[in-house]
Amino acid sequence: MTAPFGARLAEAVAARGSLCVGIDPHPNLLDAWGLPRDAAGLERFALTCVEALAGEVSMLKPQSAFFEAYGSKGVAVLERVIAESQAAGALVLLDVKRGDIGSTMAAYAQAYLAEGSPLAADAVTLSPYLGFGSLAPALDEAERTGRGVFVLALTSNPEGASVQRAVADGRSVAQAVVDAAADRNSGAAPLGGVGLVVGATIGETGVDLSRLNGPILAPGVGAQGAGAADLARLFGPDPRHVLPTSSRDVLRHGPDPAALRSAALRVRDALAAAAR
Ligand SMILES: O=C(O)c1cc(=O)[nH]c(=O)n1[C@@H]1O[C@H](COP(=O)(O)O)[C@@H](O)[C@H]1O
Repeated sequence: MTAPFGARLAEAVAARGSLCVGIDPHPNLLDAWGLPRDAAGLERFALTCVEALAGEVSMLKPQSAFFEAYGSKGVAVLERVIAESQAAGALVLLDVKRGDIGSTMAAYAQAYLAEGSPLAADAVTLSPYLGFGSLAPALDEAERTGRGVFVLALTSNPEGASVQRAVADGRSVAQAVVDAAADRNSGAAPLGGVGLVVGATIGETGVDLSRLNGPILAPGVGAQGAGAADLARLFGPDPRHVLPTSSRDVLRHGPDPAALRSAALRVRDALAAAAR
């Protein structure tokens, strides 16, 4: 029986730090690395990231769209990225941002969270904007298999606020997402498996995260302009369960695996030092 995701994540962060590195094979990064914009280039790029990083950071976050762009060959590379990252000791958060009616959500849960599925990761990103309750099949499957989810609450892009900060029944939509996640995590120790995404770029959260009892993924570090000061302002003096995540700002240091690795460790250690 696999340990619950919250426990596995807490252990990984204690051993390897809280930085999550995104594997986002943008076509212009393939160019910069001297690789062709095809499935072979994608494979070289992604597996170099795994070789450089999977033995060092607590979590890797492949962005599915950049793999899907190459069709079945790209998805096959994604399967290898998941398996080889896990074999090297990293947790894998598959960034797919899924959200659908409950019956279809059950199929997504089978694809990404069920034992034995070729694309099963340690966690996935989910969008709650068909209603948090529609995510239940994925949350249930994740709980059953010791996996996690990260639900979009306050995204790092400027367009997100118009939906997420809208107020209904006296609280913002984002606060309703936070509260629903907190209810699912209630009583879990050391940490529940229902995480949230809160962009590091958003200025102020405007929500009460104190009851969450789950991890927070904080994208927007580096290429989108956020840094240690933003993390401190948003999450306060005890950011234990906050996982900053950065993609392009680390990946631009490739293709040399050693340079890529030292860039990731530099970002990780600088953020950790600033949080102390
Ligand atoms: O869920 C995410 O990972 C995510 C949520 C969000 O609010 N903002 C956001 O940028 N992301 C993802 O995080 C990564 C950010 O990449 P960089 O801007 O290159 O660090 C991309 O893969 C985005 O899809």
